[in-house]
Amino acid sequence: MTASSTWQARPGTPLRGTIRVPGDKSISHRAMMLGALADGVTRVSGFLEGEDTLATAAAFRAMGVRIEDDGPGRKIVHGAGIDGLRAPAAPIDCGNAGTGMRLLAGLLAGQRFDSTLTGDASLTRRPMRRVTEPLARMGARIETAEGGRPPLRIFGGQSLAGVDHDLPVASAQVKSALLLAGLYAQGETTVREPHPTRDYTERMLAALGWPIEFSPGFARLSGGHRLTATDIAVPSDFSSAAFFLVAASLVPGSDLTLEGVGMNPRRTGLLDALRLMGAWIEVRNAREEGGEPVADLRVTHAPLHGAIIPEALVPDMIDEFPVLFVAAAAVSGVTTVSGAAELRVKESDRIAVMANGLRAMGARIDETPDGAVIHGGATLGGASVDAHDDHRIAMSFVVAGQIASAPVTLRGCATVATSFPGFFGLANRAGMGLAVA
Ligand SMILES: O=C(O)C1=C[C@@H](OP(=O)(O)O)[C@@H](O)[C@H](O)C1
Ligand SMILES: C=C(OP(=O)(O)O)C(=O)O
Repeated sequence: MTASSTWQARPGTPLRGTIRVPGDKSISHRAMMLGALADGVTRVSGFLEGEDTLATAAAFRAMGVRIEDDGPGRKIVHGAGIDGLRAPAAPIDCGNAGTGMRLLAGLLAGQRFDSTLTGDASLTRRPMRRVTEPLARMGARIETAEGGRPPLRIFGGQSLAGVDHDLPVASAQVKSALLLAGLYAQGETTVREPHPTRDYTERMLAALGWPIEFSPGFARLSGGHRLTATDIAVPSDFSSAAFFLVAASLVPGSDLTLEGVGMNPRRTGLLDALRLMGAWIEVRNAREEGGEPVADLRVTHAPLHGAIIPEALVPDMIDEFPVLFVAAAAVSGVTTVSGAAELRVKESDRIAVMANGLRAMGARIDETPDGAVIHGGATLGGASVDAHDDHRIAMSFVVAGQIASAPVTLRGCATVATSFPGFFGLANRAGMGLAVA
């Protein structure tokens, strides 16, 4: 039973056995979007049935796309073709999903009809100028609320022109929004990034037959082509696996295997960071599935220590910092995180919220504008912590509870279902101590 949004985490048993976490959120959003724009029928397997990606599916249903549910994680998307979307009758609610809203902003900027994108309280606080400004340079017309925040009112019928964009921040969401607008633009759209980010949009466009050139930190395409439906197998989400990798590393006696985890190098920075801290994680049975690298990860308890996290790893582990903070607070030595100011504009200010919660448990952390210095080694005690309706914060404190000397009471856990439905049950089955408070 997970209906209550207040949870209590406390030490369970060592984490053991073999588990599989749900499908990748980033790939699921894109599979729905590109499947909807393709000619033909796209069968998606491993689709994340989380609130974020189901909101994206609902958006396309509202624009006339037929999407069949074909069992858990299986969707049959009857593509409407690149120009086949219909005006939605009401504003599109992206829920909690920054990815959904930003990618849709690019895609909808190129339609003939007007649309409005809204979201929940957390999404409504997040910055959207990072997409609306470069889209305006392509000729898009988008109105925002005060301070560049959602809702976004997108005026259709504009003629877009390809532009060469140099992104000021490394963001796969911004890159993807511009590439999706580029599908509808005259001429070439080029995106250059200050540091390479996840390339799922590029890979999937190529897989569906859209001519595109891309390499780490660079992507270029031109408008005027068509997408051809193809089946898409979504691997397990590395970001969901991350909570188990850290928990099993920290809890003595653990020996856990995570099956079929997506290993795109733009996602696995936490593996490098944990290894720098002394973790024992074995990559087994490395293979390719649906055009993505996939592997089974075996993690055993290890004596971790602090480390300086290289800034070059930041985009490759951007969503894993909350749980990395937990590892850093629990082990000996100092861990330094820098170059991660983006964490302040996620579902919550993840630097401040993690620092406050871990301090309440007895950790010593100095916040910096773009990271933190975490002095490990303190005994973590029980505390009452607010997850600020941020799924990654909630799951990170569940991990912290596994090594705390008294229970951690966590408010605001309902949003865990945005990225990891079934976390509560799977965490319990793997050995974590987690109950409804
Ligand atoms: O493109 C994506 O699917 C995502 C990109 C990242 O955001 P930014 O592009 O804002 O870094 C990440 O934090 C988010 O969870 C998913
Ligand atoms: C930042 C995240 O997602 P989004 O930006 O899509 O809300 C996340 O899942 O941690």
